Amino acid sequence: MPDRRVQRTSNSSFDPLSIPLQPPANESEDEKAARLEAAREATRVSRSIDILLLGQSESGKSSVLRNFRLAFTPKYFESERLLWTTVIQLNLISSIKKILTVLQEEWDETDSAESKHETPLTSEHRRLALSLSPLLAFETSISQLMDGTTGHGYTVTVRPGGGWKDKLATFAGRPPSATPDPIGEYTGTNDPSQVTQILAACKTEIVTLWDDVVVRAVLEAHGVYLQDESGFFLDDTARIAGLDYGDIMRARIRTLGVEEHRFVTESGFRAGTEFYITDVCGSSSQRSTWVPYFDDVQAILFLAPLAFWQSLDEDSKVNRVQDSLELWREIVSSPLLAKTAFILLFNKKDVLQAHIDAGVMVRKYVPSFGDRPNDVVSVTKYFRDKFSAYHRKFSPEPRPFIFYETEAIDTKSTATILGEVQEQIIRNHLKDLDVIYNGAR
Ligand SMILES: Nc1nc2c(ncn2[C@@H]2O[C@H](COP(=O)(O)OP(=O)(O)OP(=O)(O)O)[C@@H](O)[C@H]2O)c(=O)[nH]1
Ligand SMILES: [Mg+2]
Repeated sequence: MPDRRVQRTSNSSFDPLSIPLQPPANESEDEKAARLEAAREATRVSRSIDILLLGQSESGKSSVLRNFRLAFTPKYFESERLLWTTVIQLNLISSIKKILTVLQEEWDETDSAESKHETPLTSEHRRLALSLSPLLAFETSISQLMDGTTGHGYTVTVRPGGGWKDKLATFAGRPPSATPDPIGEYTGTNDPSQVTQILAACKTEIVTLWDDVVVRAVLEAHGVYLQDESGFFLDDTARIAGLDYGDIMRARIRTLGVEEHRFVTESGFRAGTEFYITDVCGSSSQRSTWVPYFDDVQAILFLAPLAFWQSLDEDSKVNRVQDSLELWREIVSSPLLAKTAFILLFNKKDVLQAHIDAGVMVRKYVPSFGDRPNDVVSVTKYFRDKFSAYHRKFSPEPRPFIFYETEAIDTKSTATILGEVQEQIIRNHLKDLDVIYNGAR
């Protein structure tokens, strides 16, 4: 079977039902009846779609899901807007927390009796840091509310099951000391929350701190590059109260455990289609929890950003692309998934482009890349060939290799992928029934 190295545009008018069901020449009456029955069955199958999102942590799984929801259940998405505003505010506060922590480390180094370290920080920086410290209390209390802990490092984390949304919604408008109602309802009012108020009150200090060249130099000296991290909103402080959907796509909330989502498309792509989408936590330590979800899943969307310059958060010795490739090998070779359609997404193509444009050299991180041209096309081809080779070699049965370069934060980029998922599900289904006529590619 030939590789399908397609890169379709999001406005494709492709109809997945049309391809495999073209009548063959000289079709008999029986064959025609079987074909029409298969078409009805395929339509039914394609109306209920079961997708599993896989990939390492931060690959963009939850973002793809968020994007689907914006595109296909816009009313639901709108009802959650306030909630996402709070997540973004938390992301912003987490970045501030990180800066304050680095500044404190710098002062600790300087203040220790035997230290010869001289800091460029001044008493004005101390005053600024002090004035922002009340924000940290909010971060701690919201994190506690959402996952019952005091946070995981600097990343907002949620417990499995999606209950965090109710909790966070309950929090909006209440002081952090109030006892949270675990099954509180989302009121959806426009009342500015406590967090919004305190952020508005601290706006000038936040902007001053982040724009300060000395602070930036200290962060750099400590190896902290906040701009490159997920959930970076420090450049947006001034308009944090007026967020749009693009901002919501950039919000970062780490998934903990497995979340199952069911929704019926409200509009757009085949309204009325029922989706079951399972979103998992991508951290290495959590991957064994994926296996029970392999049963009966129709399609896997596997996300693999080509972040060749980065290592895993959980293990700084492991290159991110290498990790994705190994994970891909394990997943495609699973006998439990022999009949499942696979779609590989080289997500975060904007981030890859930005790094290549900035002159980051692939061969420095991946020596086998050698002297190939250091441009996006060559880099993508190089890694695509590797994923494709593993796919060919380790799949228990031959199946098409389908891959897309995606940008999950682009609010318009999902319809094509769902179209592809639907097509593959129908193909697999018809293959089982042995009635594909002219559709083989
Ligand atoms: N620039 C850019 N950012 C992206 C893209 N896709 C996702 N992100 C951001 O990357 C961060 C991580 O994305 P998530 O969707 O939370 O990643 P995940 O795979 O669900 O991660 P875990 O839940 O930890 O397994 C978020 O801040 C997203 O907004 C993309 O295509 N481009
Ligand atoms: Mg996630």
